[in-house]
Amino acid sequence: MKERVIALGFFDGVHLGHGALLRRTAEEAARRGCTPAVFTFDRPPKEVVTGVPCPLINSPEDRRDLIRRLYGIGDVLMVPFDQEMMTTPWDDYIVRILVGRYHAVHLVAGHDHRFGHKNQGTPELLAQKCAELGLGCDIIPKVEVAGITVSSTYIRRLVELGQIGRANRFLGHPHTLTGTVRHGRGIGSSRLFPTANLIIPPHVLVPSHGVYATRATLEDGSCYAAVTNVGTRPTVHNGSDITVEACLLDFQGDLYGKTLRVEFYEHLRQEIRFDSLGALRAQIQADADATRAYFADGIPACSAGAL
Ligand SMILES: Cc1cc2nc3c(=O)[nH]c(=O)nc-3n(C[C@H](O)[C@H](O)[C@H](O)COP(=O)(O)O)c2cc1C
Ligand SMILES: Nc1ncnc2c1ncn2[C@@H]1O[C@H](COP(=O)(O)OP(=O)(O)OP(=O)(O)O)[C@@H](O)[C@H]1O
Repeated sequence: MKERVIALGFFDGVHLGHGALLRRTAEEAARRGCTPAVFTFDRPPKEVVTGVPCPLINSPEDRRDLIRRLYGIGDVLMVPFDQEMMTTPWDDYIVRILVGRYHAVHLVAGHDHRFGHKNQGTPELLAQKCAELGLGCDIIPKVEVAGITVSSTYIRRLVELGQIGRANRFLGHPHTLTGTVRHGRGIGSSRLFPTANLIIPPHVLVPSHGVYATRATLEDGSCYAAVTNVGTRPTVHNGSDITVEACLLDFQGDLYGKTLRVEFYEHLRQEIRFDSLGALRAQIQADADATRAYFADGIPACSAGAL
C-alpha cells in the first residue's frame, strides 16, 4: 500500500504560500519514507458552488506540472469536484476519502483552509481529527510578501492588470501559459516576423493586452528569449478574439501542432493600433531589442527535461 503525506488545497498559480505547504509535504514524506502528494480538484470548488465563473492562473496541466517541477511532487491527485464531493461532510472527507481511498498518514494544509460540505471543515477541526486518528498534521502559517498575504485571488488580479513583474514576486516563479501552436493567418511570417500562435487553454486568464518579455520552452526542453503579444492585433484585425503570439528570438523552425510553454517576465508596452504595417514592424523590432536587453545576462536556465 502506497502511504502518502498529502497537501490539501486548490493550488492555482502554485504561489509562494502553496510552496510553504509543498516543501513541508516533501520534507515530511522523505522523513517517513512515503510518497509526497497533493489532493486537489479539476475545477475550482468556489465556481461549482456559486455558479460564478472563475478564470484561473493556470490550466490543470500547468498546475500539475508546476507542482512537480518546482517542488518535486509528482503525485498530484486531481479529482472531479462534483455533486458527491461537494456534499461530502468534512470528517467523511478525511476518513473515507483521504485516509480510506488515498492512504494518507499525514496531512498538510494552510492557516485558512476550508473543506467539506458547506466549508464546515477548518484547520482546527482538521488538526483535532488527525490527532484522533493517529495521523500527522501540519497547519502552515500564512505567507506574506511585503505585508500582503499571498493568495491566488490577489495574483489573478495582478495578471489581469498586466502587472506581471509583481505577480511573479508573489508566485515565486514566472507566470506560465502552456498551449499548442496553431496556424495564424500568415501575415506575420510573410510581412512581419514569424510568430507562434498559442491555442489558449479553456478557462485560463491571459495577461492584460500588451507586449511582454517572455521565455519560450519547446517540447525538447530547449529555451529561447521571446517577445510575446497578447491582444486583438488592431492594426491588422477588426475582431475581438484574443491571441497570444510569441516571436522566438534566434529560432527558426516549424512549431505548428507542437506544445509551447511561455513564461512571462516583464510587461514592455500596451498593444496599440499602428497606421501601417511598416510602423508595426519597426515597433516589433524595438520590442525584440528590449527583450534582448531584458535577458542581457542570459535567459534563466531551463529546468531539465522535455515538456
Ligand atoms: C512582439 C509583437 C508585438 C505586437 N504588437 C502589436 C501591436 O501593438 N498592435 C497590433 O495591432 N498588433 C501587434 N502585433 C500582432 C501583429 O499584428 C501580428 O503578429 C500579425 O498580424 C500576424 O498575425 P498572424 O500570425 O495572424 O498572421 C504584435 C506581434 C508581436 C509578435
Ligand atoms: N499565503 C499563504 N500562506 C500559507 N498557506 C496558504 C497561503 N495561501 C494559500 N495557502 C494554503 O494553501 C492551500 C491551497 O490554497 P488555495 O489554493 O485553496 O488558496 P488561495 O491561494 O488562498 O486561493 P484563493 O485566493 O482562490 O482563495 C490551502 O491549504 C491554503 O490554506
